[in-house]
Amino acid sequence: MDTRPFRSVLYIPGSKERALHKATTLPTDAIIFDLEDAVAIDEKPRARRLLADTLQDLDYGPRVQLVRINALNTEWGADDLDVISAARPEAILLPKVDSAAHIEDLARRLDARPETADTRIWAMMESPLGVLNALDIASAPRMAGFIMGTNDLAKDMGLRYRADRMPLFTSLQMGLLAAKARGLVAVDGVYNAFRDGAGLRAECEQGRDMGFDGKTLIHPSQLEIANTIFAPSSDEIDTARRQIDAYNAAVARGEGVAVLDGKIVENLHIVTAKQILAKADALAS
Ligand SMILES: CC(C)(COP(=O)(O)OP(=O)(O)OC[C@H]1O[C@@H](n2cnc3c(N)ncnc32)[C@H](O)[C@@H]1OP(=O)(O)O)[C@@H](O)C(=O)NCCC(=O)NCCSC(=O)C[C@H](O)C(=O)O
Ligand SMILES: [Mg+2]
Repeated sequence: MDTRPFRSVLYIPGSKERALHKATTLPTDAIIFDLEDAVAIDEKPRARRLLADTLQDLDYGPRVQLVRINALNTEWGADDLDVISAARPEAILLPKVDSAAHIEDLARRLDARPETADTRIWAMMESPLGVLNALDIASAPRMAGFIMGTNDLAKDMGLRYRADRMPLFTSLQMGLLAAKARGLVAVDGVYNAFRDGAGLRAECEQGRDMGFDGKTLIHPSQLEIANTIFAPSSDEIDTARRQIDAYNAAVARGEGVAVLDGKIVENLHIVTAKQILAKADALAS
């Protein structure tokens, strides 16, 4: 699994030059350079050219870079891949993935080009069939992560948006289970009301509790909330340190279980505690 942080994953329309520049200074862990739904049909050829040039010219530092091309069964997908390949993309995010065959097709095309020898694949989990095939998709070649596409899921399932996201829960969990089973990164869907900080905060808390690694975002104003909520809190860091101390003391006494704050601490809790501290250290540096 990729151990870099994915707390915040910001979509940027590939057609918006100013936003593409702005992102070189934004505190986002990862960027999705979008050629799909954020780009109008008439703009698609210009956007893919602009994006290919931008990726070669600008320095996005440590931010993970994903390029969302159009699906390969659309009139734009193959051209997107041709033009973007020249920029040696770190990862291609494929939308509307229904089955592992979609990933295998993309992997074959990447295999055929020396520039994309190391390019990883991410999949949008955003159709009922895709969610039902999540484990096969997660097991396909070059796979590195899932992004939940909650808008397309809502459309295809005919569900209504609710603040508790109950109608989306099965899909979110199926995506998460498949990603975690195969050691992939799992990133939650977008919160459309980008000026509603309280709503975003609640949805980030929910996604964090479920086990998502981060949240996809559509506006820079959403970054701070996601970065805060998907980072280990000071309470979590303190508890992790004390768990490790308590467990080490128990082991030194010849015991396999410690008790801290009235709760048991076993070796599996130490795995989680160490992951929390490693993530905190990575973010601090
Ligand atoms: C939502 C927006 C259209 C709002 O745009 P705008 O009104 O221009 O915002 P602001 O004036 O507040 O912008 C302030 C400055 O921030 C920059 N900016 C805005 N958005 C971004 C961004 N995403 N990344 C980087 N920089 C951004 C502006 O350029 C301004 O900069 P400056 O002038 O220098 O101060 C707009 O935010 C937007 O287009 N967002 C992205 C929308 C998008 O990508 N949608 C597609 C992804 S969501 C999706 O597809 C879901 C999925 O597939 C599913 O099915 O669920
Ligand atoms: Mg979508």
